[in-house]
Amino acid sequence: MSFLEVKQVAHFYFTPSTSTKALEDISFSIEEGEFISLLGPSGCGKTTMLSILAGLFPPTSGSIMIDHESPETNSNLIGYMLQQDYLFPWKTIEENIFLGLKLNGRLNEETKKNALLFLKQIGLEGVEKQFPRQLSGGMRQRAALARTMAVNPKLLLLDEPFSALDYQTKLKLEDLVFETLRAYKKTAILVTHDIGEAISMSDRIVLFSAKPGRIHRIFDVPEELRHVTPFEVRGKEAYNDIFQTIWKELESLEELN
Ligand SMILES: Nc1ncnc2c1ncn2[C@@H]1O[C@H](COP(=O)(O)OP(=O)(O)OP(=O)(O)O)[C@@H](O)[C@H]1O
Repeated sequence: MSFLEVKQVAHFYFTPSTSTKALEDISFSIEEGEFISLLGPSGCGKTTMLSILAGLFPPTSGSIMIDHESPETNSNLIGYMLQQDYLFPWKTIEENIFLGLKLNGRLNEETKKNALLFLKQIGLEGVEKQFPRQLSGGMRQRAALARTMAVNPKLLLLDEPFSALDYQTKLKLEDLVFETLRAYKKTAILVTHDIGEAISMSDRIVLFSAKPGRIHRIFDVPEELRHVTPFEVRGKEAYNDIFQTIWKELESLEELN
């Protein structure tokens, strides 16, 4: 059995007068340590899929197992990075980073020391006592990464975490997240609209089509692109080839949408 298994998932949203089929017949699996991206036209169900994986609600039908458990009972093993950093403005960076550990009842001298060490490793030494408003957007997202990593999650769900950043900061942060998750052998699922980001960070890319959201195709990112940083990967010929292929397929799916 794989680390994460999604089997024949379908999901409907119901209102008193309508029903929307958001997902249909979704099956895929992820091995421990793999990085997967979900890509597709607007409305193809990426957010719905991520919410189900996060255990926010169960799918209408089908099953999901994460490390042999269902997401609803496994939620403290899941970490998040979202488009907004959701740092509490009235708490210092250090207090924000310790918060998840505190809520999990795991805040102690050792976990604090590790969290502060990680903060140092990602270039945020010296900001521990500052408040989020005193940091740039990129620094805040790095702090959000530190908060996520502090609880040592088994699975990371990344919902467009770089989309609000300027281009240069985005590439630097992609590099940092990529290196961090690889070093700590974390399993991750990234939802993105950015083909380049998906190629440069992932082992595989799941391309969805819309109405209802289905898996259109799963791309293996070529081996030669997997062991270089997201910044370096953009200079490779194989990057351009797979970018063009996915671009064309996504364009045709958007036309159908
Ligand atoms: N709470 C809801 N109630 C009713 N329909 C919903 C709800 N949430 C999403 N949908 C519908 O389900 C489908 C999938 O939506 P979802 O937000 O998961 O797609 P997405 O791929 O994340 O979209 P985007 O890329 O635009 O953020 C869409 O048709 C959407 O309108």
